[in-house]
Amino acid sequence: MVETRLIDGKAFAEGLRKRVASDVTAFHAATGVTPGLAVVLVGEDPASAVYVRNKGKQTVEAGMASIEHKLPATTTQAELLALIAALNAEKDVHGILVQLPLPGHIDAQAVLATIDPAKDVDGFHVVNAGRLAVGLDALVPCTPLGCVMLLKDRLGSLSGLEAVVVGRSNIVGKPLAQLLLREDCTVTIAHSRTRDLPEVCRRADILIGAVGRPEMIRGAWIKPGATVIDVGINRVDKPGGGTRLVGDVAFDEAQGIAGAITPVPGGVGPMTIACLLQNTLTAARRQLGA
Ligand SMILES: NC(=O)C1=CN([C@@H]2O[C@H](COP(=O)(O)OP(=O)(O)OC[C@H]3O[C@@H](n4cnc5c(N)ncnc54)[C@H](OP(=O)(O)O)[C@@H]3O)[C@@H](O)[C@H]2O)C=CC1
Ligand SMILES: Nc1nc(=O)c2c([nH]1)NC[C@@H]1CN(c3ccc(C(=O)N[C@@H](CCC(=O)O)C(=O)O)cc3)C=[N+]21
Repeated sequence: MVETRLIDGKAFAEGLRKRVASDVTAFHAATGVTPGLAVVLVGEDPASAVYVRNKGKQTVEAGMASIEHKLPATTTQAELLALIAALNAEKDVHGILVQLPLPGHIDAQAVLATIDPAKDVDGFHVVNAGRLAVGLDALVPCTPLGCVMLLKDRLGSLSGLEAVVVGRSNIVGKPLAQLLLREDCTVTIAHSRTRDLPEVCRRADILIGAVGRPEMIRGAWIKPGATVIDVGINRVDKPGGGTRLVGDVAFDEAQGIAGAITPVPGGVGPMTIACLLQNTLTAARRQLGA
């Protein structure tokens, strides 16, 4: 039995947001420019609406401008592309985020391809994904960036460690694997076709769940002492009625086995927003050549 430490993403994110806010103040003093983040939400998905509201609030708290565009679910792809073109041309907008998922009649890849890579604070444009893959400066996806910050804070160097990422999406799993490779981890990416997933997970010094299946990763899959990062955000029914959030890892089972683990909520989620603010400042700096 080991004592399992809690990785407090909420507290780390608060500290990061404060550092970004003070950097924003210095940037404004030097340039006279207030970094601006435009968030585009298409449709009425209630979970997305809450997330967009939180982002807007934290953007303003960090001293930046928040520009929200809420479009009806019936918006055509052509209308959305026209809005993005206008935001690309807008000098006061330094970052553009189009909330995913988009309604089914809109081609998300076409939308992401239209965002100016210099304003792509999600890091989802192929130019940023490619730059990350070949080791050039890029805008890096927020959730993977937040995960690696938490890991380095806890472990220091990640060099030589076995990292297993469960999930291969373009927004979490793949870019996270790239970042871990850049930190000199030995990286395995597992997915729905992986044979003997429990055995693959048991190799991991660093185990990441980015699947979207409530508590799928069991305690017995975790190598004793491993550092576990739970990216999953899953809303499940509570026995007495109502709902609660759980991750992709069976948190209670991990106690006494994992060396450290992020909780859900209060782990990776708050880091995603803090990294979005940091990316917005980075994008503004680069656009001003600062
Ligand atoms: N904390 C945060 O800030 C964020 C949290 N999230 C959360 O992270 C989770 C993952 O999100 P996202 O990457 O967008 O999800 P996707 O649905 O895009 O990808 C899920 C991945 O999990 C894999 N997978 C599905 N089922 C299994 C299985 N039974 N065994 C092994 N692998 C499996 C899929 O494999 P395959 O490719 O073979 O289909 C796929 O690669 C979700 O819970 C989401 O809500 C997402 C973004 C930000
Ligand atoms: N273009 C785009 N970029 C994204 O980064 C993006 C997206 N679309 N679509 C949806 C996913 C999901 N996501 C989350 C971010 C923060 C929390 C978060 O702050 N969670 C808190 C609280 C959650 C709650 O209480 O509801 C926590 O985990 O503690 C959750 C989920 C970003 N995503």
